Amino acid sequence: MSEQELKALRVRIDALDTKVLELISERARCAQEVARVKMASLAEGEVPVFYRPEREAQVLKRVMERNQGPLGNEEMARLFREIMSSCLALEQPLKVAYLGPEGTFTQAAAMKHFGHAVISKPMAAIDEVFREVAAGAVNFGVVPVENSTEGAVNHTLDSFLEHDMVICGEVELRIHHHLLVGENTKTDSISRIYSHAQSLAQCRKWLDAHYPNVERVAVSSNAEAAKRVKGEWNSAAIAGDMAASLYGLTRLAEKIEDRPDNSTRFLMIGNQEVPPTGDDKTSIIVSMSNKPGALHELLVPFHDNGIDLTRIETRPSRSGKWTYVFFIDFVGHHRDPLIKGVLEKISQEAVALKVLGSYPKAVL
Ligand SMILES: C=C(O[C@@H]1C=C(C(=O)O)C=C[C@H]1O)C(=O)O
Repeated sequence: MSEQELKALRVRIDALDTKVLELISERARCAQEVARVKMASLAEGEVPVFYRPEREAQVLKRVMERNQGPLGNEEMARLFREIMSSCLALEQPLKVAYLGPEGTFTQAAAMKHFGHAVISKPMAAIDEVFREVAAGAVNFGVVPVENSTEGAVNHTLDSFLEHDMVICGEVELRIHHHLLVGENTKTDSISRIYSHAQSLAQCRKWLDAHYPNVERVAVSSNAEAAKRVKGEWNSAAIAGDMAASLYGLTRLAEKIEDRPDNSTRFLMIGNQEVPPTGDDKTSIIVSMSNKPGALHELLVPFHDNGIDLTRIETRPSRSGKWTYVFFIDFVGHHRDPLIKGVLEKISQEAVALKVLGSYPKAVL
């Protein structure tokens, strides 16, 4: 390509950037107007709701439907995710608590869902994320709920039994683990590998094959593992990209998770009910009396109405020995007439039924 051609193309890109800039600014002014309208239409004593997850899901879906390339749908939606995040911050900067410390996959999930224009607050434990939301110190919390290799995150499920919380969104993240070392690490003398217990479990076969005799040390998070390695010469950590760049570690081996599709699902928790988008999921907790056929009775209404169950999990109820609660996720919104009917039917048979929330299916 000649210098001349290159120059002409750069002139075109500059002109396009000017247009993109103007359009983004116009969009941001529109969002400010939306905020003004939301404030003006408040009834007395009503609190304004700036963040509208159902609307954001629609915006992203529309972008993906209309996108004609060459950028892929996910890439394009990611860009719009950030534009929306900045527009919303003009209306109200969201405060989001997540399972920390900085550099965890939960932080990456929070950024994927809310974008980067939020004030984020790392918490030391899942229960603390719930408490921070309950206390009103933040607008939303982000917690892991299940991993495709290792199953349920029990701390999260149990926290739902103790707190009244509304689920207002979900996000899925592909989890890639790397073996990380610091600049002082002697790579042929590694005698200890730090990581979170879940991550060690997700890389069990790889570790058995490559480091069978090395001590595996479970610590409170992958980010904590990365932090420890920084100051030691004989240890390595298993953690993801965010922790690697945060602590300046290098990858001795990449993508060492046993299953290539290893993914974790995270939930956004808050106090705000989300209206239907037409493509939603609902999470409920149900306890049944301890009698034969109770689980069958619980599932029949879903089957009879052709409702797609996406997940069922059992946990001890904590209110009696050998009694259980069921966590159930299914497709649909609790305001849909069909779902309403099913929930009424279940509540006739159940000891207790709690709707944890209906929320848009993950778009990204
Ligand atoms: C602009 C609005 O407020 C927020 C910002 C949005 C956006 O930038 O598109 C979408 C939903 C809300 O979270 C709105 O409610 O439409």
